[in-house]
Amino acid sequence: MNSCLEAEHSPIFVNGPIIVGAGPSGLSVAACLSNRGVPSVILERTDCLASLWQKRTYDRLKLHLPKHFCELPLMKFPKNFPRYPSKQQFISYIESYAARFNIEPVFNQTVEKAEFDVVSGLWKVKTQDGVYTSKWLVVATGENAEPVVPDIPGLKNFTGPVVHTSAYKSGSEFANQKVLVVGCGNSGMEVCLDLCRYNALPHMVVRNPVHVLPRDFFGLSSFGIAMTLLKWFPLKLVDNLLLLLANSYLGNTDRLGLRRPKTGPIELKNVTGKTPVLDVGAISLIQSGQIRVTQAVKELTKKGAKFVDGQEMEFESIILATGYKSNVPDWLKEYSFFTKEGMPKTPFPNGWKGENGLYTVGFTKRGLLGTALDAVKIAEDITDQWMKSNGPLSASNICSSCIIHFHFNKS
Ligand SMILES: Cc1cc2nc3c(=O)[nH]c(=O)nc-3n(C[C@H](O)[C@H](O)[C@H](O)COP(=O)(O)OP(=O)(O)OC[C@H]3O[C@@H](n4cnc5c(N)ncnc54)[C@H](O)[C@@H]3O)c2cc1C
Ligand SMILES: NC(=O)C1=CN([C@@H]2O[C@H](COP(=O)(O)OP(=O)(O)OC[C@H]3O[C@@H](n4cnc5c(N)ncnc54)[C@H](OP(=O)(O)O)[C@@H]3O)[C@@H](O)[C@H]2O)C=CC1
Ligand SMILES: O=C(O)C(=O)Cc1c[nH]c2ccccc12
Repeated sequence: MNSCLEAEHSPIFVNGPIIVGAGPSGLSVAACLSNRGVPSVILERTDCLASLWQKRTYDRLKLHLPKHFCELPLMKFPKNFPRYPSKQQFISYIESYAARFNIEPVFNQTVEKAEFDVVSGLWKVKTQDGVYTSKWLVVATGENAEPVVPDIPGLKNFTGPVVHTSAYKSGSEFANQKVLVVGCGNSGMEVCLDLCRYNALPHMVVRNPVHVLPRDFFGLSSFGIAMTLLKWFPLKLVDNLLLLLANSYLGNTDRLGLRRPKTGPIELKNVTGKTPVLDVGAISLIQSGQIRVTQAVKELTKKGAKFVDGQEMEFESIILATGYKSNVPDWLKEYSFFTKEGMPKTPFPNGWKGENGLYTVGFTKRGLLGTALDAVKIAEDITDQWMKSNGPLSASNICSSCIIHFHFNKS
């Protein structure tokens, strides 16, 4: 049944959870619910699945954790996929995943406001087309919902192109240019690597300490080594071992202008969400001088930048590899469960369940691995409640339990 939703003035009651976001997290929850016979509705602001991956990442991107750490619940990657699937392979997996579980999000529905109505005991979720209501609200809008565009002094003066990595596709657009790359996270490093492939001369701004690990050590993934060791050893010991291996493999990155934070790489990721760089070649290009490292920017000028160490250089373009942020505070009107930065106040592994039927998925600071863990817990919790009020319905007559015709993820 694919009846189209018609914009109605009266609220649209959903007899199942409303999931905001059709990224891997929202799809995982819908799939786990569908697998238990519980319908749901996904509201997605764009016109596609996994829009971060489809619309806001660069061409050469790959998963940088081995694929078995990035699988969504109930469906493995195809066996013929490489250890690190490409962006295109990941997207095809996502599309197969949605098809497998009959997930049909309602696209082009930006959730502008969601709040809990204590009188009715329902969540009221407003989009540009109407108001949806449900007993359950699943926040799946992601840790990386919006680009971070820092207010660098003089940014408006610069006369060349300024592009955030969410809009960067390939170095082909910057061939042979001298480019300032602001940010030395995984995006900054990978964009510099990409720019070198097009004979550009990237200068990467490094303003604070950063951890860099080789993505692989002698054929083994750093992340895989860490996860294996963590089964038997404490986090600080594992981090110290990772750093020993990294320094033996990459050399002392301090000498390259990349000081390391005092907290270990995995601990820093788990606590702050700051991901260590998993190097796939940028370090050797820094060592060879093809990628230059600069101090923090003091201000931008019409033709370039002044740095805190007094240096001044001209650039043809600027790439802002300055990260992303959550947008939950922009639309979710609840003030006890989320921080003002839009992350759950309750740390992992307990940040998936709030009050009054509120759930979050994909805010664990653990990437797709965390997404999968959250989705299973959320689906189990909602299913228990849903069955109590709907009874064990078979898939064939489930639609009779829905009060309105709409796209829903059939079980
Ligand atoms: C460049 C990059 C590479 C990454 N690589 C990896 C990796 O290799 N491994 C890994 O584990 N993680 C990686 N991540 C982390 C990434 O967050 C996860 O891979 C994954 O995308 C998280 O899925 P999600 O559904 O939680 O969030 P997203 O993928 O961000 O999806 C959120 C969805 O919600 C929608 N949305 C947002 N706001 C609204 C709204 N108000 N109304 C309606 N819809 C809305 C968005 O359009 C989007 O489709 C990477 C992140 C980035 C930015
Ligand atoms: N699968 C893959 O291969 C990839 C995965 N990713 C993932 O995507 C997510 C986002 O990564 P990324 O886009 O790199 O963002 P990050 O948040 O990891 O890094 C942002 C970088 O920008 C810097 N920055 C921010 N503002 C300024 C400023 N005003 N001046 C100078 N530097 C500034 C930060 O420095 P500071 O530390 O000082 O704040 C930091 O180095 C991460 O989880 C990452 O793991 C990204 C790329 C590739
Ligand atoms: O790349 C991301 O955004 C991720 O969240 C993947 C990830 C989760 N935990 C990590 C620890 C070290 C490096 C990457 C990750």
